[in-house]
Amino acid sequence: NEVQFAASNKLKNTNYQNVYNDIANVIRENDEHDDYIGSGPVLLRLAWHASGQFDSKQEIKGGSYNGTLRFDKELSDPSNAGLKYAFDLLKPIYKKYNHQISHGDLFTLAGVVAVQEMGGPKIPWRYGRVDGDIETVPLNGRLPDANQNANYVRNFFHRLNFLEDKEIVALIGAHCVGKTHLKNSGFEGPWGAATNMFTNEFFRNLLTEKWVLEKNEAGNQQYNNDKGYMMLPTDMALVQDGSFKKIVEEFANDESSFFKVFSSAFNKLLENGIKFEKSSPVLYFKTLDEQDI
Ligand code: HEM
Ligand SMILES: CC(=O)Cn1cnc2ccccc21
Repeated sequence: NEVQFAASNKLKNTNYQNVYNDIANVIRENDEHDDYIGSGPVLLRLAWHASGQFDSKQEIKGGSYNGTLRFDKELSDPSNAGLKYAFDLLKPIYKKYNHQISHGDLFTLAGVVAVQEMGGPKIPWRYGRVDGDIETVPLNGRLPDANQNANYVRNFFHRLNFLEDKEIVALIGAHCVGKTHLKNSGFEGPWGAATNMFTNEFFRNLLTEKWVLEKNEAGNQQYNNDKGYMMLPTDMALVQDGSFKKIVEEFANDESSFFKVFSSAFNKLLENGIKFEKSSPVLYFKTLDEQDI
């Protein structure tokens, strides 16, 4: 299938740490967002939604290359409700670099910054995505439905070329940060229990908390516990399926194993469908803390 060739870019490698730092500072400056959960989780979701509409079998393949989430046509997909806030956070940074960075590179880099600044693993990242025009916007409706079971989840990620269960389980482990919002997705919670620290807590909670399936105010079924935590049906699918559950147990017991698999799976998600030039360097970024900023 036709792949996109990543072009070389004007910014030199060193400058990308500056872009990283600018995004990290935006997260620090907007720490009051969503009752002080902060802006990390919603920027991580932006990067995932900018990449997760990839489908190699379609004429318009999607994926992060063309930066199409910048168009209202895609941003107005009901699956993307709430992400305009995240895009607006990045607009001043896009302007500052004055076309030296593409939207695809900016959206995916923002996901790397969010994970690392919330204490998650280092994510390798490459630049070179080039903005496509509105003709390259993929059809709405390619992102996953939360009201589904384990087979749906497995088939969904097979479309994104994630054929190993451990990659699938690791990626959904990003639900360790942030929360659901009734007005965005028809799911609500957690009340006060949401975190902005990237850990294996999501997997531990799946195994240790007592979950009760309840219909929420929007009429959707979700799992709630007595501490105000919640799980989506697709979250719970990870302990309802034998193979997924074994991996949940591994990640719950060994956070470094979760981090290792998440790092490579998230990089793969952000690069789906893109053939980078041999000369494209793989960049690793220091966190603000590591730079004593
Ligand atoms: C089966 C696959 C998935 C489904 C059905 C799903 C569904 C959802 C839903 C319904 C929400 C709530 C959105 C809102 O109401 O604001 C959400 C939030 C979130 N998702 Fe997922 N998701 C999936 C996979 C992923 C993946 C692969 C990632 C990243 C690698 C991710 C990262 C996030 C984050 C960080 C949030 C919190 C956003 C916030 O706090 O504003 N999700 N997801
Ligand atoms: C604490 C809590 O409810 C974590 N959590 C559980 N499922 C989630 C889905 C999206 C965002 C956060 C999610």
